[in-house]
Amino acid sequence: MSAIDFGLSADLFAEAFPFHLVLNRKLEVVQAGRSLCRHCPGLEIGKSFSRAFRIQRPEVALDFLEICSSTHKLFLIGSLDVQDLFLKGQMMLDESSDCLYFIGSPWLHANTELKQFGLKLNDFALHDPAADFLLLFKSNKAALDDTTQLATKLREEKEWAQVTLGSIGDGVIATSIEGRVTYMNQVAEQMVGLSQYKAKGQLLEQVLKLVDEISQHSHADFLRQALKDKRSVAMPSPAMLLQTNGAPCVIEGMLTPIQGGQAGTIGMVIVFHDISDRQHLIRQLEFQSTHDHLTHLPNRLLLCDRIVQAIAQARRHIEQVALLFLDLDRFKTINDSLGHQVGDQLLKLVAERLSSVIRETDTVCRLGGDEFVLLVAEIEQHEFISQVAEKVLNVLRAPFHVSGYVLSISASIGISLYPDDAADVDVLLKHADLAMYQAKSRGRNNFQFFDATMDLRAARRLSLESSLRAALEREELQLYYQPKLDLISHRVVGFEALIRWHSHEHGAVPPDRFIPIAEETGLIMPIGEWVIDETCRQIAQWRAEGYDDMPVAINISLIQLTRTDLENTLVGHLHKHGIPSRLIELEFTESVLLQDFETAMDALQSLRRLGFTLTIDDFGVGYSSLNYLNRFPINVLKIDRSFVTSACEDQDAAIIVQAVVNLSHDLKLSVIAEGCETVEQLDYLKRIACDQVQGYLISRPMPAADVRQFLDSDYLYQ
Ligand SMILES: Nc1nc2c(ncn2[C@@H]2O[C@H](COP(=O)(O)O[C@H]3[C@@H](O)[C@H](n4cnc5c(=O)[nH]c(N)nc54)O[C@@H]3COP(=O)(O)O)[C@@H](O)[C@H]2O)c(=O)[nH]1
Repeated sequence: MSAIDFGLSADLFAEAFPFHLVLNRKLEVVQAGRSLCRHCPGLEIGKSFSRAFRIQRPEVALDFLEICSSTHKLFLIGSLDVQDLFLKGQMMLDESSDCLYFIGSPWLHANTELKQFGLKLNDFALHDPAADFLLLFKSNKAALDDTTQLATKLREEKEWAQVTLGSIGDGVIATSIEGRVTYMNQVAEQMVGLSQYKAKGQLLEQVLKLVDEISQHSHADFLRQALKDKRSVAMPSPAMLLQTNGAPCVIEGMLTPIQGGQAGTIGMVIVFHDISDRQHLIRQLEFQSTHDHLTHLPNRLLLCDRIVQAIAQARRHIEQVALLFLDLDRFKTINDSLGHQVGDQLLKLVAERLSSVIRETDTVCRLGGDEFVLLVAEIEQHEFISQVAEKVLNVLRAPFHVSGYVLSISASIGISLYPDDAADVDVLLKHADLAMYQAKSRGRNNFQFFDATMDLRAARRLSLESSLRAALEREELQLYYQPKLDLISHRVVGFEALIRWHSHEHGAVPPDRFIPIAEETGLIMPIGEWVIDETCRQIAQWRAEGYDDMPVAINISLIQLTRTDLENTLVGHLHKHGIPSRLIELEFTESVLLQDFETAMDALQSLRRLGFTLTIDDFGVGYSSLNYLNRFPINVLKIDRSFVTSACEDQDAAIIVQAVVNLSHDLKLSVIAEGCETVEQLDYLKRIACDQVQGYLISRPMPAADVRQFLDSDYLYQ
């Protein structure tokens, strides 16, 4: 008994603590106070402690080491034999005997209870004031330590919670079970615009004023229900928080019940944060992905969505839906000649005008480039669609003022209808697009309704396009040559190279059909270059074979002139085949030159400097403008076939042809007439002093092999 050294002898110890117990490692009772032995019959020396007692407090397992770790705690031990007899005291380890000492006394509330347990005062400690004090002091100190530790722990936990709640970015509000605010952190104070002091005791819905972001309906019912349900629930999303002293913000958050042990749910904690920025960003991204960045009109994605909705509604109400596919006429010319900025400004103004003619229920969308689509829904009468199309053409008629320029523009519109033309969004769009092409080919600035024959044409066209892509590689292209006859010498003075396509799939396809497709798809660039190369090669071959030098004319498309480095391409092929530039004539139609005047002018000037002969082809159709004749650096004017054909039948046409020849001569231009098929035409052309002639009368276009024979026959037409 050395570690528990109270300075008492063993006898005196037994006398001093009549309720003590000594337990070995196995928790067997090795010694017990005499009063304890007397009052607890189940207690036997050498038997297990658990046969007679159970430890009420602290909550420790019946394990020697675990009890050892709680020796600083106040122990409450209940007797299994005597009901309501509890001993309070402390467990102490005596290291020398490796035993646990329980030093305690019965837990009584009043002296009267002594009798009930058959106890007498002298059952208690020897009235040694020092030992009593020591015991009292020790056990009280242990209890005090316990309480202090608990209080410190609680204070620390509270502080930790305060600091944590104060420093997190989320707003936190706690409520009682009745839904009255009991706590708010600083973030919550700022977000709701109320101090914790003012908010405490108020109902949650009075402090956290939540409304639906779109309908602005109050979410108070939701909050009340959440409190009632006592389960974790997310706030309706996105909810808008109305602040007492600031702009509303959009929040998201959770409501979670606070569990109070046996007491069950004692309140709710609401954690929320501001997602206004995120929401704003989401909206922005949403807008960007569904709208055109330049005009801010809906884009194809949103349009398709709206078409689906419009069709669904039309199906319910037995109405029609119309798609007006609109393409600006010659927008590219403005864009290329005045620059993209002017083009962009113009598109914005067009967007504004288009938006001004539609109803609120309709949609104007920009598909990209100069293509717009108008979705007109809820149509009961067919005439209404034509009226809208007319309105659109009209609204674009007034000139646009952009960056100091006054620009006139028109549009071609194709119209498809649900349910007549299709019930599917893509097909409806495709049909409107086809109809738009029809409008373009009918002279622009008009509208056309889709009809089924257009679809067939489109399919054929698509098939031609894919075959054309392979034509060069498969060597399906060939040049034919049509002679040009000089009307003074009556000799062939040159040829025009005309392309021919013998398609594997489609047979002989005339250039009128495939050149426009090649121009639209850009295939004209490789095809045009092939024409240049093949012409140069052929000229070189004829020269090598000893024929007189014969200039050959090549037809040049707009894209070749404006989008390729035509000069260098030509010069490169001249070098490759070793022929001079004077043997190449270049033919441009009026439309090619006028669509992009400045670029065309620059290109023509450098081509002229390089020594090429430049011809205006098909003069008389299209613009028929004499104004530019003296401005372009051209050498030859070719009168269109239609004038030649009608000159002999129509007096007016004859006068015009005569005037054109005279004017050209005044301007020092040579004149050639194409499409001469009859002797009358030829005589007439000679009479009016036309310089050269080309046409079936002289010869149809022929392959290179036939040209030799033609030249060998020393053709001379009198
Ligand atoms: N960019 C390119 N365009 C080309 C090229 N090759 C031809 N074309 C253009 O295609 C159009 C049609 O050409 P084509 O079918 O060859 O018709 C030409 C002649 O065959 C035809 N012609 C000639 N004489 C007569 C005639 O007496 N009667 C009659 N009915 N037709 C006749 O006229 C066309 C000549 O066209 P052009 O001199 O160019 O105006 C046509 O627009 C070609 O330009 C090419 O390589 N590149």
